[in-house]
This record gives sequence, structure tokens and C-alpha cells, in this order.
Amino acid sequence: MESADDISNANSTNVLAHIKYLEEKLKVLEEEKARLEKDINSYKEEKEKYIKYLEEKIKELEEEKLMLNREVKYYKEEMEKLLAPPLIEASVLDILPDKRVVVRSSTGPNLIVTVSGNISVDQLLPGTIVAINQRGSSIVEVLPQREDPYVKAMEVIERPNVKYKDIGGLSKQIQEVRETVELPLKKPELFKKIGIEPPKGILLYGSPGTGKTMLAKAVASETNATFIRVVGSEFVQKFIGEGARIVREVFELAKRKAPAIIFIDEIDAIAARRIDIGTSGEREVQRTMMQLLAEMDGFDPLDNVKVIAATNRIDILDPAILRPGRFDRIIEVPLPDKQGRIEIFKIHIKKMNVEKNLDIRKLSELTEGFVGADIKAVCVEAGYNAIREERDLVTMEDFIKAIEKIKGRKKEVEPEVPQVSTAY
Ligand SMILES: Nc1ncnc2c1ncn2[C@@H]1O[C@H](COP(=O)(O)OP(=O)(O)OP(=O)(O)O)[C@@H](O)[C@H]1O
Repeated sequence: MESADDISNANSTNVLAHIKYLEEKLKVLEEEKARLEKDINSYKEEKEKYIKYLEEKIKELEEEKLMLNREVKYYKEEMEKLLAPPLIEASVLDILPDKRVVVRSSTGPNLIVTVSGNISVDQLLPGTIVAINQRGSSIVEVLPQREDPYVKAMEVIERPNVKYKDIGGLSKQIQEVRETVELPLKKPELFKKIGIEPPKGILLYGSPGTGKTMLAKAVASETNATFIRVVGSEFVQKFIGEGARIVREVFELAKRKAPAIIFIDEIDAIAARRIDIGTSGEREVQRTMMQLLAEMDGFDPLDNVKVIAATNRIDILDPAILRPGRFDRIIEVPLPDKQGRIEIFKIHIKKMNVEKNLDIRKLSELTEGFVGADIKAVCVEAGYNAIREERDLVTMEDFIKAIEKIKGRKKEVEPEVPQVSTAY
């Protein structure tokens, strides 16, 4: 028979074994727990990575969508452009009181059109270049204004306001210009009756500032002619490649605006004698001159267009332009002599408030070698001298100071122009 001790011994062995078993089980469970925790962490990490990857993917797709949207917009606009009817270019002629506009369309007729809401009528002036819709009913755009070089190349004065009496010291030259330009313009029948041809063109030569432009303007003014001025040197410097066309346009304009005087200043720049025509620039100048000669040859001496050219370098001119039927009257415009300077002073002083006994004779003596433009500059400077001292009367002293100043300025700027012989 088992004793109570035996029983209690057997039980405690069992309990111990059970405890051991439980402890092992616990260990296994803890290990399991640690493994699961590790799994969870790595799963979490992977998930986070995946989320990040997905987020980046979304960003990429969004960027791509944006690009595609842009592309769609571009193609849509292109499609619209391809499908849109072309606009018609037109230039504004007049604005009617009811805000409709008369335009000359590039397709031909003059049209009366409305102005689309996004354009203010104030923007439109005669000459403004606009686009009108295909139906030709409305101005839909104001186009950038192009400056035609030929418009820039000319100075056009409908009626210059220079009179012969504004020119001092050139009575002989005025007389010649009147006979050769004014008379044939005013009385062509006289020349027909007598049977002689007046010159088509005259050439004025002389130092800068002697009054050549004034003379040409005065003839235009006295004959009610349009004065069109072009400057030879600009053909070479500014309007390269356009010379021949500008010359053609100038003559066309002159015929349209006749009676007209074409004044070609600094003609030497396009009509100088050339030894060889090597560079393309020289060839271009040559073409301009050929066009000028062709135009001169092309009109009739009794047409009411006259050409006056001016130069201070007659010595370098190509003899071709001086042939009969071209510039066949040559008029020298000299430096004014003592009497001439008196006259020029008188002309410019007339408009000034000068002291009563101003000694103009003395002023003339002090200005030997001065041209008309210098004398004008002296008068302006004398006026300034009075203004600087807050006087309203210009004195002899002011003039003398001005003469000294202009003399100094002339020394600084005067180029060594060879004095032209008068043997022509
Ligand atoms: N004989 C003159 N009588 C009165 N004013 C004159 C005279 N000559 C020149 N002037 C004055 O000088 C200014 C310039 O003269 P103008 O332009 O006629 O000279 P130009 O000989 O044509 O000169 P350029 O050869 O430089 O073109 C004139 O606007 C005028 O005020």
C-alpha cells in the first residue's frame, strides 16, 4: 500500500514536470510572439515602401496627365487654326461718325466694317493696318504697324512755308531757280510756244548751310508744289537694298502729288564717280543711281515734276548725271559775301527784340566765312545770352559773344572740305 508520502512524492514530480512543460510551452509561445512581431514589423516596412512607391507612381502619372493635357490643348489650338478661315488684311481709310470704319482691304475693294468689341475705335487711325474677318464685316485685330522704309526715307511737305524773301544774299541764284524751275512749272505753254525744253533737274552746289534746302523749299512754296526730300547718304546708311525701289516710289509719289519738287540732298552719296564696282554695297549704290537716271530720262521736261539736287562735293559727281536732260543746270550757292551776311542777319533779326541801334554792318564784318546756318545760330545764341541774364532785349554785346562762340564751334567741327572750283 502506498504511503501518503509516496503519494505526495509522486504528485510533486508530476507538478514539477508539468511546470517544466508549461515553462517550455511559454518559451515556445514567446518565441512565436517574437517571430510574429518581427513579421509584423517587416510587413509594416514593406507596406510603407509600397505606399511610397504608389505615391511616387501617382505623382508621375499626374505629371504625365499634365503633359498630355498640354499636348491636347496645343493640338486643339492647331486644329482651330487650321479650321479657322483666314483673316483679310486691310488698312483704315476713315472712321465714320457712327463708329463704323472705312477700310481698303488687301483683296481689293473699300469696305465699311464694324469694330469687334475687344478693340477700341480710338486705336484706329487712317493708315492703321488691321485684320478683318473673312466675311469682311468686322475688324477683329489691330496688326503691328509696319514702317515702310520708303515712307521713312522721305520728308514730304505739302506746302513748305519758305519764301524767297526769307533767303538772304542769293538773289542771283533765286533768279536762276525761278527761270529754270518756277517758270516751266507755272507757264509750260511759254516753253512750248518758243520751242525750248526747260531743264528737268537742277543741281545746287555749295558748302553746308548756305541755303540750298531753303531755295528748293522756296520754289516749291512759290509754285504751290509738294516738296519731297530724300537724303542721298541715307540710301547708303539706312536703306541698304531698298535704294532703287525708294527712288521709284519717290518719282511715283511726285507724279501723284504733282506739281512737285523732288529735292535730293547729298546726291554725291549715290552719284559719285566710281572707279570700279567691286563690293555689293557699291553695286547697290550704282543700282540706285541707275534707277535715278532712268526716272529722270523717263519723264517729260514739261511735266510738272522737277528735281533739285544738292551737294557740297560736285568734284566727285559722276558726269553721267550732269548730261543734258538730267541735271543740266548747275547753280553754285556760294558763301555769303559781306552784303549777303547783312541780308541774312536782317532776316533772322527781324523776329527778335534787339537794341535799337544794332550795328548789323559790324556783325557782318565779324562773321567773314560764316554761312547762313552759322548766322542763324549766332542769332539764336545771342537771344540765349539775353535770356540767361533775364533781359528781354538782345544787345550788340550778346551778338559779339555769340559770334565768338560759334567761331569756336566751327573750328571744332568744320571738316577739311576741298574748296570746289567754279569751272563747271
Ligand atoms: N541764305 C540764307 N538766308 C537765310 N537763312 C539761311 C540762309 N542759308 C541758311 N540759312 C539758315 O540756315 C538753315 C539751314 O540752311 P539750309 O538747310 O537751307 O542749308 P543747306 O545749304 O541746305 O545745308 P546742307 O547742305 O547742310 O543741307 C536754314 O533753315 C536757315 O535758317
